[in-house]
Amino acid sequence: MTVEDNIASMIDQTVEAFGTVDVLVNNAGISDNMLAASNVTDDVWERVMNINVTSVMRATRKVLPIFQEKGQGNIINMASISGLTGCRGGLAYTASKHAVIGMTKNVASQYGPDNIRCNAIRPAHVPTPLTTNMSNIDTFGMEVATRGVNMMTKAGTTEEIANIALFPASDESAYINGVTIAADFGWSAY
Ligand SMILES: NC(=O)c1ccc[n+]([C@@H]2O[C@H](COP(=O)([O-])OP(=O)(O)OC[C@H]3O[C@@H](n4cnc5c(N)ncnc54)[C@H](O)[C@@H]3O)[C@@H](O)[C@H]2O)c1
Ligand SMILES: CC(=O)[C@H](C)O
Repeated sequence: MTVEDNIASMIDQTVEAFGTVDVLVNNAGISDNMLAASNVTDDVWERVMNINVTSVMRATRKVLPIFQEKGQGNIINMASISGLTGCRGGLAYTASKHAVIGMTKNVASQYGPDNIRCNAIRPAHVPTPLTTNMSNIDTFGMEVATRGVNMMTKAGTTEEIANIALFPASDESAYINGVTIAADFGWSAY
């Protein structure tokens, strides 16, 4: 997802195999090892932005003409509670997920007239390689980011997040556009 040609090829191959694209799910993402603002490196910043933000832009840019041609389309972006709040991730990850939510609203509002929907999901904490395989963790960043973790009732599962995605992907949510669905069992409600 960091190479535009690969993104284009992924979507071209989908059209070749299935005749079209119905739903684009921008799910790829990496963490930033909780690097706080004073500790973030250019390398981490650029890698996080390239995967978490630029790939979403490039895939969206590629799929929109397909959706406009057929008069409908559906994009689901995987954001994060870190796209709503400021302290549950490092600087780069938090900035990247805020960007994803902004892009979700932008695409929904500008392409809604073409019957194209764009919504996001913002999970809180789901044990996955992204969260369990972090290395060279910024101890300061982790410490300040986890001050409120005791208010998280429970972690989610990948199955629960996938099930949530079924709604914005389905026609049952046809009148929902530009929203970000909280998938955190109420943690952000506190
Ligand atoms: N796990 C959580 O607590 C949590 C919380 C909120 C949001 N998210 C988001 O959920 C999404 C999925 O992450 P996950 O938690 O399932 O972790 P994961 O590590 O299981 O999945 C991340 C996926 O992104 C893919 N990926 C990473 N870099 C890539 C690249 N350069 N090219 C192509 N694919 C690439 C990986 O192959 C992997 O399949 C991410 O956008 C993440 O930010 C996760
Ligand atoms: C990884 C992620 O988005 C949450 C903040 O744990």
